[in-house]
Amino acid sequence: MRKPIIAGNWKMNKLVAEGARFVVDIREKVPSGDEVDTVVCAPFVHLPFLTEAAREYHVQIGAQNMHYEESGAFTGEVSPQMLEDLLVDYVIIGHSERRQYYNETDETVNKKTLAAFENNLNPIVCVGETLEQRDNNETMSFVEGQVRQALDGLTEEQAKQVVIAYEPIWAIGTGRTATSEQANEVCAHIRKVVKDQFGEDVSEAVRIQYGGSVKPANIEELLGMSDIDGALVGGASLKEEDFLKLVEAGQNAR
Ligand SMILES: O=C[C@H](O)COP(=O)(O)O
Repeated sequence: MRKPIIAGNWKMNKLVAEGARFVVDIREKVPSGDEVDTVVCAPFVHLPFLTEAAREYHVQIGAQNMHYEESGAFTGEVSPQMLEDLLVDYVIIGHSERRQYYNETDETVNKKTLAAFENNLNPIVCVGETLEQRDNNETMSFVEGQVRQALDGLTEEQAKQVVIAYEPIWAIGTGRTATSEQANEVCAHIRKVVKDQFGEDVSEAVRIQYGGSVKPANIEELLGMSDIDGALVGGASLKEEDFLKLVEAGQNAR
């Protein structure tokens, strides 16, 4: 049985005091980590306070990106070592917004995924097709390529631990959710790709999230699907009440 994982991605939102208040308000209401993994992925400036505030509670803290090198002349970047030093738990890698606006490629996604494991960070690797690719029936082959390259070179143990977030680009922030069948179909395909790459033990263990306009009204149906183990949530993760409802749905999902 795979443990559900609900991750909020605040993107470039919230001032430090607002983020701090959010985590302090929700931390006692979040259920035990035995039932559901609850993750808040915040901008870098929030991380020192949030990792402190979440310690001793069941909220885990994630970053939204990182460099793959440990240190060096990379002005404006943050290294995996720096995140590990702050006791950050998760890091989102290859979000479509990074791929679209900041030249993230399958190659850098792979380097970052490997670097995450070298620095005790759990990667949440994002994949997903554009509307044009969907309309051209290229979804499965495109997503398969992204998954294969992202996970290339991982050990079986690492591949079991990776979280894959399937986020169709046309469903992000648009209010247009993929139907639960559409989402599950691609998540099931991703599991098949992982099976082909690493074997059945790994494919049965790996957790696959859906992301794209997830909200309290649609999460139960999505989590009810055979191959969807959680959600990566943007807009609806910004309000405490909604985020807690999503976490509750995760807790009840298995
Ligand atoms: O990382 C989260 C996704 O991009 C989904 O964003 P959204 O829930 O606002 O559609």
